[in-house]
Amino acid sequence: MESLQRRGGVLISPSQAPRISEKFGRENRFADGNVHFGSKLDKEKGVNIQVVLRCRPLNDEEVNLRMPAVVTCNELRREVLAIQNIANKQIDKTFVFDKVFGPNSNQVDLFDQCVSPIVDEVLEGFNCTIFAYGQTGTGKTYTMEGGKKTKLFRKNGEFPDDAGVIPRVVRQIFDELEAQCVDYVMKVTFLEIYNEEITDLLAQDELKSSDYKSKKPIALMEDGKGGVFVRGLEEEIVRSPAEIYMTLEKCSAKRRSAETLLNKQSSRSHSIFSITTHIKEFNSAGEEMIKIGKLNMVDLAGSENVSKSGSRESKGRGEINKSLFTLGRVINALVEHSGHVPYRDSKLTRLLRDSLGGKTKTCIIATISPCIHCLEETLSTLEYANRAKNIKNKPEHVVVNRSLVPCKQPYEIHFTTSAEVNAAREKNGIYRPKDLFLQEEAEKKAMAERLALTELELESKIKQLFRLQELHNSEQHLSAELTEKLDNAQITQQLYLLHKIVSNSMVQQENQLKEMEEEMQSFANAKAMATKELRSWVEKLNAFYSSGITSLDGLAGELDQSSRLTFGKLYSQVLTHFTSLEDCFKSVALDANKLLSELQNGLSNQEFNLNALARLQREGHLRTVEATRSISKVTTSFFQTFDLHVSNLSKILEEIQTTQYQQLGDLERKFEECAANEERQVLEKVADMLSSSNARKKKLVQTAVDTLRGSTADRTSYLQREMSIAQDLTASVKEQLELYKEETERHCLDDSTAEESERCCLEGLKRWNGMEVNQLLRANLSSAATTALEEVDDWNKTLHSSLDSELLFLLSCSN
Ligand SMILES: Nc1ncnc2c1ncn2[C@@H]1O[C@H](COP(=O)(O)OP(=O)(O)OP(=O)(O)O)[C@@H](O)[C@H]1O
Repeated sequence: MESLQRRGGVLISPSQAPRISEKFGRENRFADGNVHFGSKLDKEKGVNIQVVLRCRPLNDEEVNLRMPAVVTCNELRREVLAIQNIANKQIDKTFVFDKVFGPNSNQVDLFDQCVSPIVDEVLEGFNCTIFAYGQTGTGKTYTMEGGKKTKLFRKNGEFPDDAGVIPRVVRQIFDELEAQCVDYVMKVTFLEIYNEEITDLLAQDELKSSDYKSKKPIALMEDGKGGVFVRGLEEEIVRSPAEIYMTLEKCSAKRRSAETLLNKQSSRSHSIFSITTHIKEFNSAGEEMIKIGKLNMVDLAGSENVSKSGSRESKGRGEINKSLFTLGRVINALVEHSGHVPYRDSKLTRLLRDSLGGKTKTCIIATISPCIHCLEETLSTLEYANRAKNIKNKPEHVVVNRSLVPCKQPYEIHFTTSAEVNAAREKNGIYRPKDLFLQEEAEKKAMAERLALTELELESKIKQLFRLQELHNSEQHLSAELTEKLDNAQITQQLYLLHKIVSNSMVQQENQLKEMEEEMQSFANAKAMATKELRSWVEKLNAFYSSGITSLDGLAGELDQSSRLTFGKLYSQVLTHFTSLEDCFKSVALDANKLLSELQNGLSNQEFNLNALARLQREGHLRTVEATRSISKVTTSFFQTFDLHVSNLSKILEEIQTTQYQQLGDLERKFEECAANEERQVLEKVADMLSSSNARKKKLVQTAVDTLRGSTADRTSYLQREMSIAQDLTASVKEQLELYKEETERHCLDDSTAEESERCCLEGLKRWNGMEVNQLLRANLSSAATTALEEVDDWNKTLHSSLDSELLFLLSCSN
């Protein structure tokens, strides 16, 4: 049954976990293609340190001052060209590196191309180191940590574009581990070397100027395997990128306050940020293994602090760059293969010994400025980096770790029986449970610290012993002198007493000395015991490591053998393929030749045809040219004649126009004269006609008036007659009406009287009706009279109007 591993709620089987055996034979990450450090052969030959060059852009000040750039980067050819002017002669120097990043390169490109593959190596169990080397202000910190935006960055996941190597490494490690769903522990350390003193930037100590200055410097201790460790250096276990960012921020703040408090210059300090990963995985037998990888990210002090010659800088600047200086010497010694490499001469080179000529995979990022005023330092950096290219390391996939370390209480390891048996048989390491492994590590550290303390105490006791020994010697000397004097001068009893006292004191001191010696002995015993314990532990560790290494060697041998076999098979297959390919190529070549000759024949036919066609075309073309020429001649003469005719026509037109203008003037004058004559004659005739017409009209009017007058008189007399008749009629009607009225009144009176009498009889009843009738009658009479009068009036009016119209007509006729 496959054992399952639970992590963050996800169950995965061992088969899903990456296997170490699959990771061998990885290719080198850079384009030079000379590194395959997984193989045994490469392990023996070693691989070159990778050297990358980065040139920053000109800064604002340099641009404002119009300082010229004297460095050109060709990223494609991986070349850097520095232009130097010596005694008015331009001397160009070209350097080639594994990668070149020009002023326009960005952080992502650098990370993706150089750093990301290193992170993959770390996760596969390699130790790797990235150095940033260069003059102050050329972008070491910018490259390693990031620019201004990164400093303001708050752990919200997304990076600003100027984020440097460290935050991107952290994110990649976490992303990859999460994606692989493996159990892992990640630890970080952060230290600073300033003036050959180490400061633990992760330590929780209060930063007070007084304490800080009096603080014991952190010591470097040998680990017994040729390596060193920093005593008491704090390791922080981190579980998320956010935790690391917080840690980094804390460390930066601490560095800044130390700078202020102790008047430090950050450009003169080296910082080393290390990430160690412990990843649990399974081997082919399904057993748990631990892969340990480490990545050191080193931001070095400004390189200008070491003079170009490699000599120590002036005394005034102190020992501050001993580390940088020694780094240069170490590089030189490694490049020149000199017997002695002075790693031990500085803290930095002691700490990073493994990164230079050791088992670590190393990359140096050299930073330069393109500006002319930095040229000297730029050339120095380029030469330094160029030299470093030749250093070879022998990277090892160090931990295929199955710890068979015998552990005492309290670090118990619970082996499974089969695992123990297998481990003993295969000798390929043991499994240590993660928490026990970490506990063990802590214990180892504590023990080393105890040992270091004991060593220090022992040292002070030895010094004390020496002092006592000296005292003892001087007193013995004194006593001898006194004895001599006693013998020689027969001195008094007092002197004898004195001698006795001195002797007593000597005895006392001897006793003290003995006590001290005993104490020392016990210390020495304790040390011996501790040393013995450590030694046995180390021996066992060595045994297990060497067994691991032997098994690795075996594995490598097997791999070698299998690769040889595969190679043999491949070779024979390739040979077979090669022969068949050769035959195939021959037949293809024959076919091709045949085809070629056919093609050539076809082509020569085509050429002949084309030539004939070309000749015909040329002749036709000449004929067309001749025809065109004659047409052009005819056309030219036609246009010349046409021009002549046109000018003649223009002249004729002008003459016609002049003649016409003259004729028109004459015609106008004649017309005016004729019109004037005619006007005069017409006026005379009109006057005659008018006078005769007037006479005629007068005569006519006179006649008409006379006639009218006659008829009017007739009519007037007729009218007068008629009017008198009407007046007479009216008068008679009036008379009749008066009569009728009188008669009616009389009748009324009579009727009134009769009514009066009847009224008396009818008592007023009818009286009312009688009156009404009377009134009605009277109204009838008066309306009849009014109508008659109105008729008369109308008739009179009609008569008058007809008379008026007659008169008017007559008058108009007479006019
Ligand atoms: N490649 C780059 N692109 C843009 N700006 C850069 C680049 N490199 C450096 N700078 C800028 O140049 C300035 C100096 O850079 P930085 O502080 O990283 O130099 P340094 O080499 O670390 O100096 P020191 O040795 O004093 O620590 C900073 O303002 C930084 O933002």
